[in-house]
Amino acid sequence: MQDLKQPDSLRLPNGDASAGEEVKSPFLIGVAGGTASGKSTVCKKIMEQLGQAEMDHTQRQVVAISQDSFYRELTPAEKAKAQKGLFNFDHPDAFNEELMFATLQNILKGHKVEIPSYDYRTNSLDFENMLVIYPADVVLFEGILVFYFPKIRDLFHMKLFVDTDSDTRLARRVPRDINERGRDLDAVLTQYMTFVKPAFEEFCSPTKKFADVIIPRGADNTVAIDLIVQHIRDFLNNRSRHGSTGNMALYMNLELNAPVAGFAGPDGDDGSGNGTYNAIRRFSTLCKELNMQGNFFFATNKNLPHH
Ligand SMILES: Nc1ncnc2c1ncn2[C@@H]1O[C@H](COP(=O)(O)OP(=O)(O)O)[C@@H](O)[C@H]1O
Ligand SMILES: Nc1ccn([C@@H]2O[C@H](COP(=O)(O)O)[C@@H](O)[C@H]2O)c(=O)n1
Repeated sequence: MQDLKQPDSLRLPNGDASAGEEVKSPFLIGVAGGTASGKSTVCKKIMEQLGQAEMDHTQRQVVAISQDSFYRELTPAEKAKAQKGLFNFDHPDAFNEELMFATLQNILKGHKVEIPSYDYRTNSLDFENMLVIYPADVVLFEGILVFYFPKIRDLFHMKLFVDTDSDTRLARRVPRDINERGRDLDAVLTQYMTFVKPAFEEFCSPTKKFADVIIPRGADNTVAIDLIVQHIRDFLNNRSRHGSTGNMALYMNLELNAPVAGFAGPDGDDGSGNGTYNAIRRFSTLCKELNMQGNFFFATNKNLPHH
């Protein structure tokens, strides 16, 4: 059964802010999938459709972060290997799990965090170009192994897996790595066959089972993206009406056991327990809509009522 329990941070009434200060404890969405499956493009489309992409960073309600900012720093010997395409960037050991965990926890507490960008040409973190992540309502965290580490996986309120076939992914990765990541064809293909493909099968693909929602064909799946966007929009509207402690986990039926006192959903829920029922209905309707569209798949979730 999916573990869709709600992290403590969303249960806290006001995080760790000083008295009177409003804290945004965001709804955290994990976006996993193989290399070049379209994870960043899906996140970009969600942001664009929500009118967030062109907005000033300090004002955004929805932000996207890449797991690549949490690659660990390489030793000189590893750097030399990486330059020859002989370092495995697709293995879980290539990441700094503790830093990733601590950063996501800080984000969930509503803190502003700074993370380095990643330079694929030098295979290193770029501390000259720090990314400032301001508190937001919804945070998308995308990467090949975002569901691999159990304690990080458990932080997500919703897990999406972008499922694009491997031929398409390779066909996209080759030109991207040559044009944008400064690689040559031989190195790209060698790295793919030596590390990327085996690691996808061993570490990334098995995490698909943890996803709440699987999005076949990535950004081409406009129906799936439209529906996800619509539900984020509903959540943002709900939160702006009821304050930053408005709870998307309940709103989208991810926590069915604990009605939140004072929660009032768009149908006038009052937290008495009917709110939970209405949340179930809304989320169930989303599932039905998606199933009827036939190009979007919800993983089995025993929390959802069957009709
Ligand atoms: N639906 C699509 N159709 C065509 N090209 C795409 C599509 N989705 C992504 N791409 C391209 O494929 C490459 C990888 O996409 P990206 O979103 O960066 O994947 P990921 O974040 O999973 O590595 C990029 O060059 C992107 O422009
Ligand atoms: N120095 C690096 C770091 C990572 N990679 C590759 O990037 C892939 C993950 O990023 P996606 O946008 O494709 O999800 C991963 O498959 C690594 O092989 C790299 O080539 N060099």
